[in-house]
Amino acid sequence: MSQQELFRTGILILTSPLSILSLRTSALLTSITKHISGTLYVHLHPGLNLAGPNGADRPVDAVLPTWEMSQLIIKLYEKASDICNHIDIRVLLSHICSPQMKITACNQICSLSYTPDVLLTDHETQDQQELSIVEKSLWNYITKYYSYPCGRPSYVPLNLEAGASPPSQVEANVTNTEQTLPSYNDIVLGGTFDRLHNGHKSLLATACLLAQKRLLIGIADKDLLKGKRLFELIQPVDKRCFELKEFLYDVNPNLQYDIVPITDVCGPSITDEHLSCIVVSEETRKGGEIINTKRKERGLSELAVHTISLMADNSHALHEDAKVSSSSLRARLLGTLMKTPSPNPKLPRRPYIIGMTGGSASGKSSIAKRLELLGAAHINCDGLGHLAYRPGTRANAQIVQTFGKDVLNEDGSIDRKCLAEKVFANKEEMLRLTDIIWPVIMEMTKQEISEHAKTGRDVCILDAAVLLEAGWSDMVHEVWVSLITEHEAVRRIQARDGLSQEAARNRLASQWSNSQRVQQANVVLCTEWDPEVTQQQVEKAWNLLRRRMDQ
Ligand SMILES: CC(=O)SCCNC(=O)CCNC(=O)[C@H](O)C(C)(C)COP(=O)(O)OP(=O)(O)OC[C@H]1O[C@@H](n2cnc3c(N)ncnc32)[C@H](O)[C@@H]1OP(=O)(O)O
Repeated sequence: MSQQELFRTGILILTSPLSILSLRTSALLTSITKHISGTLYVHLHPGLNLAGPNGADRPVDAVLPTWEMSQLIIKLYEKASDICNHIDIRVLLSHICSPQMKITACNQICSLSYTPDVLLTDHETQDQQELSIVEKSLWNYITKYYSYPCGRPSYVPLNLEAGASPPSQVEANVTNTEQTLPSYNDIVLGGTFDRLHNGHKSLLATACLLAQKRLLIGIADKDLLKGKRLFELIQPVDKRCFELKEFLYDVNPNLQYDIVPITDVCGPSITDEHLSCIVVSEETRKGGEIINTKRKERGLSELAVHTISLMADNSHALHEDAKVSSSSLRARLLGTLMKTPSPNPKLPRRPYIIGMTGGSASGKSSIAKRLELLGAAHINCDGLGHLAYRPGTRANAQIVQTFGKDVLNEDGSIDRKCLAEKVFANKEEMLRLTDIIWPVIMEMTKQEISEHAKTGRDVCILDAAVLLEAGWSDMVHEVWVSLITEHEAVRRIQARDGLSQEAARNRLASQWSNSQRVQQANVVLCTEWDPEVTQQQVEKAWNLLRRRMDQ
């Protein structure tokens, strides 16, 4: 099936017994990639007979939240990370509930955020006649759980033979426990929930299966984000809350969700007296113990700690985490187009100008040089500034007039080290300097661009440290930003320029923060890791740029 024939959203009704489903997870997901490109809802109803005489009727029994069921759900998310990470999988849980909740919750008809365009099932049919019975049963069954505003979608029976992988050793090792999971009225959990991935979904699904009434979710914000890798690329808290809510209301709208931004690790978990359980991952188990100690100190009941394993990322790069993680997802965004550039009618179409900017020692010039090797013209604005300081130039005279003769070398050129000491620690002095020198550098830059235009160069990299601070973004088609952590920037400045830690910090403080730059960036790159990793990002960014320039 070609790319065009894929359905955007589908709902997969799984009817085989749990032990069989567990063996078939990989085959099912492999088959799904041939049909779905966007969102896949999975509705589990082991044992449902779609071809039987009562196939169309909604069965009386609810599906129970057993340990085996929860393991299967986690496995589905885990295998999806390996097999179809591009598909947004949502295992539906509103019908999987304890007998106490069955009457109130399971009889509701739920609205899904995305209406499925296709119904899929693992139910294998013998012939055409059975196929049409199953199709009808499936439609009757599913409309008893989910509202369907757009009428009956297509039906595609899954062919598990084609592309099915044999069960692995791990898959065959099914835990055969039919015991029901414990249940709690009010459950708490926390996380950053940046770019919701299958590890998050497993944690949330487990909490939903354990919860009778309410999930309280702390979503990390502000200072809690600071130590995280590439924290500047973390989605705004409102967006993270929105995506979390959308996912949760899709998977089980019958629970109450209280989602609150938190700025310390405990959040409301140490003040809410109604809570009875905390769901953690292996990594945050310690946090659960700290919360219990603090609750005890405050005279609150201890929480049951339910731990789920970390999900391995089997295709992670060397500089990425071994677990499925948001920081790896952020790292994969480096070099891609993160924000579509707005058209600037005042700029000629060619040469296409990339404004390459970033904090001191962030590696922007090394990126610019790598882009030069790939075919771009490199305009070094720092270098142009240095040329503008030569003896006999207008800028040289103005600088002496403003800063005095002590900024001159014996040969009449500007002593940049002396000037740097004056301006990097003092905003007003820096402003006096840039008022003189930026217009001169801008003229020289325009001159260089027009020379490249004459020779037919179609991409120019404007390597400018303070492009955004100077308000030069309308001189470029796109802004690319290079990032490194402040700690690494200080280390590099000290090692390269022989400055004290204080002087290095002053220099960084005279520039915008990484977060400010990222807000205006179309493309972000990071030189924190090995040179080969930088090279890969640069090549990715360049190839994608060439592709969009050709459109
Ligand atoms: C709009 C633009 O980006 S134009 C290019 C930037 N140049 C300017 O803004 C002109 C004002 N600056 C200067 O003239 C010089 O930087 C001086 C005289 C202050 C110091 O000169 P030098 O000691 O030779 O240092 P150099 O020019 O290499 O700059 C040191 C670092 O500070 C950065 N820097 C330069 N100007 C500024 C500024 N106005 N504000 C903050 N940082 C700056 C440089 O990009 C460089 O970063 P890097 O570590 O990533 O290479």
